[in-house]
Amino acid sequence: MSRKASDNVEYTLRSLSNLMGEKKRRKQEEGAGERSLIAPAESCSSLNSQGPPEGASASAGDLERAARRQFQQDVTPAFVYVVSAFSALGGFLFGYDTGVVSGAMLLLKREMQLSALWQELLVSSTVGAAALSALAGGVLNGALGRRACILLASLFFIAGAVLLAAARGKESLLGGRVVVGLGIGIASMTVPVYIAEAAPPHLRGRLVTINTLFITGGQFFAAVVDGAFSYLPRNGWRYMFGLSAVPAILQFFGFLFLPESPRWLIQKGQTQKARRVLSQIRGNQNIDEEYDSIKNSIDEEEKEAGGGGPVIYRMLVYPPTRRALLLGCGLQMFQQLAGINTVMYYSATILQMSGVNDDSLAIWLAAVTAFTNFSFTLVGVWLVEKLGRRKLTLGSLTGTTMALIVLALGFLLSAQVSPPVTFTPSDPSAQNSTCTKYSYCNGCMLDPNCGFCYKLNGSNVVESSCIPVDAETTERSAWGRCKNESTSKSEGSFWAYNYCPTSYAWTTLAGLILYLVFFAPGMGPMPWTVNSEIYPLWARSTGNACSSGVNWVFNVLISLTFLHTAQYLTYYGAFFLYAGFAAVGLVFIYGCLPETKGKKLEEIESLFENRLCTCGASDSDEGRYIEYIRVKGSNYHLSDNDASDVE
Ligand SMILES: O[C@H]1[C@H](O)[C@@H](O)[C@H](O)[C@@H](O)[C@H]1O
Repeated sequence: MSRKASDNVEYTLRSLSNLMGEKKRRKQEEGAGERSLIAPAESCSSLNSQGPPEGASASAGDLERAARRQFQQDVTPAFVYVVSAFSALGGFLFGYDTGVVSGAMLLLKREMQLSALWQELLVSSTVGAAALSALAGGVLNGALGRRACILLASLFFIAGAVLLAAARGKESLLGGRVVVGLGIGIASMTVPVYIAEAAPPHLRGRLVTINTLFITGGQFFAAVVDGAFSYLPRNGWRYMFGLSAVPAILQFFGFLFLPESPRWLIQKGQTQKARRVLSQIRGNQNIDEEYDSIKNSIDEEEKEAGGGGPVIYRMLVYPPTRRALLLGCGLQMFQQLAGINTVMYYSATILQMSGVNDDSLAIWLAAVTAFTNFSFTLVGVWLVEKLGRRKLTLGSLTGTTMALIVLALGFLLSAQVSPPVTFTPSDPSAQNSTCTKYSYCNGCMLDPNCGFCYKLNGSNVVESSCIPVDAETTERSAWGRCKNESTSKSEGSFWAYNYCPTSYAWTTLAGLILYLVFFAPGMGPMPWTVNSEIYPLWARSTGNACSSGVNWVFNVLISLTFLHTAQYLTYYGAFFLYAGFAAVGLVFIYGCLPETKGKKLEEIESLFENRLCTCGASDSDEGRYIEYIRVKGSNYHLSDNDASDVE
């Protein structure tokens, strides 16, 4: 029996019970209803496709059809969407605050004369703080609950926005960036968990993926805001940072009225409240079954993994959670190792390297890149419940690996046709410069102290030289023809910092777009989505804290080392390296990622009972499925094979 069929049977029964009332439902469970739940494959599929199973009365068939219709209309009350949208504002702020800094930095470095070290500090302090607070978020989530953590994160976002917008010097800017980072870390680990715990199984993947849609939406919005305020000569950065207070305030007030996660409430023994919340988010559906299922699995979990010691220790000594943790951290690590933030944070630079030599055009093209990331995440939202997590992630990473190879080849080709240095100016300071040692543009471009000054004769590069870059800005050379814009223009000279004029630029651009088209629907959202579902309740906060921490740590590592990696390995070397990481990730995911689509959170633990890296093989498809049935208040674990035994 396909799992889809079993889901439908389950929902049909649930809806039937709504239609017939509680009393009739009990009768139904004792009779035909109970039997159809544990019925073997054929009867379930016939129930779904052709109407009533053999021997059932016509009126039961009518009822069933009515129930199915009702289920389709009512199964997802709008409230779940409201809850998800307010939580996903945390994702929006995560994307906005990590994205907005690149444009703000362009203005800040001029206005506050920021050194390279201070620029790096302002960018990476946020990501570093996010790594720490994501780890701490595990303890906070367990102790205070999901709702309190989301409220706390929005307070950090508000405080950070105010501090940044009102900053008087670089020290207060640094303080603001750290506070914002604390918010990002807590939100990044709490929001997916909260949404997963509130969502019904058949929509869980889609709703959690919407959080990543909000992340990439935030990044896109930040890119547009950066573009718009970049024309403001003074204080543009204050608006860029300050604007994030608006969604943060909205989220804070929204969450004052939104409920705590029912699963967390049950775990804390607040069962009455949990029932109320569950009824609220499930609308007119009967919640007994779901409530019992959560309650039983919590009781089970406590028995199974009830040994003493900190949660992380218990997770590591208990094989299913150890495997889930390895998978969760591995997914997050490979997401970052595939180089997404090199592409996101340096897209303007990469675009310049592919030949766009106008600064504001590069900023707007970076917004186009962010838009590609956002719109293809939307494709992921649509695909996640159709293809499932496993196929989507594997397909996405395969395409990403290929796109990285295209990007690398683009850089390789550009390097091979890199124009030679044909003109050595006689400025006296040229004698002390290391830039004179390069005989091709490629070497010159990779040295952060030098740039390439050239003229064009038709499409041919002529009179080209490698000259030191100005100490204040990378937009001009320290001396010579490219020292100031007006002389450059009158003489027809161009200044290329960080790129070489080549006719293969389009390959790089194509690689960049291809990269996002493949990465965004799968590798972008799935690590967050899968992590929100693979841990049992007792380990969920800690598991998500660890894996989010891993995501942020690798985010810092990859984005901070990109320019150095490119210097040592060249650009094409760096992208071949990321392609290598992605290929290893592909093998890991192929072996280790089971399909979790449509399963109840309480069922997913059993996917990790096998040795790690066999789970993908055994549960990749619809072939094997696990069904829980409710017999006298307990959940029994039933496989296809032993279904007949029960009957
Ligand atoms: O899932 C998100 C998304 O893909 C973002 O674009 C990226 O910047 C983040 O690092 C990642 O975690």
